[in-house]
Amino acid sequence: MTDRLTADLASGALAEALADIAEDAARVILPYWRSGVVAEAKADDSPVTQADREAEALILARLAELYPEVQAVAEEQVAAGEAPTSLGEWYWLIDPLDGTRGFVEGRESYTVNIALIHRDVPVAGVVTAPATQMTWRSGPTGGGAFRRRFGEAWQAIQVRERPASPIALLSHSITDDEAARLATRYGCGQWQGTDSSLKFCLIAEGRFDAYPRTGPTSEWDTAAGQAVLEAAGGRVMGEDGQRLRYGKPGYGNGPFVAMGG
Ligand SMILES: Nc1ncnc2c1ncn2[C@@H]1O[C@H](COP(=O)(O)O)[C@@H](OP(=O)(O)O)[C@H]1O
Ligand SMILES: [Mg+2]
Repeated sequence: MTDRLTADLASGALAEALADIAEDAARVILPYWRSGVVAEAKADDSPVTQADREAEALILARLAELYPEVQAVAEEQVAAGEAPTSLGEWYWLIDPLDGTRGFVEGRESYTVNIALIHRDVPVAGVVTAPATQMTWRSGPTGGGAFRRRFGEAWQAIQVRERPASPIALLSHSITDDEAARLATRYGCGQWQGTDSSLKFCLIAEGRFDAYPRTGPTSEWDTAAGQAVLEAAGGRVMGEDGQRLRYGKPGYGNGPFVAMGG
């Protein structure tokens, strides 16, 4: 049943199809950005908008058309109590709009995220930034990672070798004191605050070196970014120093660090 899925995964055709879907979701989101879009508070007090919901509906419908045998776990569906009760070996993890807070405040760093999980590993992923019209994706198995501006050709990307003065990326959700402490712990003398899974992509394309996170995230916040970063030569490790794994209770991540070269 999954022959076509595994062939498309190995050739990179699957990640290319995910990129087209994520860019179409971006086209649904963009008219809401800087338009005075209204955010509602979810049960966990995080914001959600009509843009999140419409983008997620588009992604779920398109994935179901392409690979009907694969189940999907998506942020807003889970928030509405509609998560699948049991998962197969393969499933999608979807965050239709990561960095909703920044999106509502009119910042550029919000993303669309689609990942394919096999057992407990993200094996393919796509992250799209609608505001800057950029997409990052994993390649064929063992074949690197790529980036494109909407409508342009794919370019290969890779992490940079750790420079003499590494720079960390950190969530805006922590205090400056906490950020400085975290950056120092990972050997970074400088740091920059950035929303969303864009942090993984900026490390994957060799512009930054580390993204440590101690606060909670959900698995759909990290899966696509991890797939892109690992394909570009980077790593994402949990507190035990091992590769960050998926399918944990409540789809919750503990502390992790994403690293470049
Ligand atoms: N208490 C919490 N539990 C789970 N995830 C949380 C959380 N607080 C923040 N997050 C996640 O962190 C993401 C934002 O990350 P960052 O701070 O790096 O921009 C949010 O994504 P959404 O915007 O999709 O809700 C949210 O899912
Ligand atoms: Mg998110």
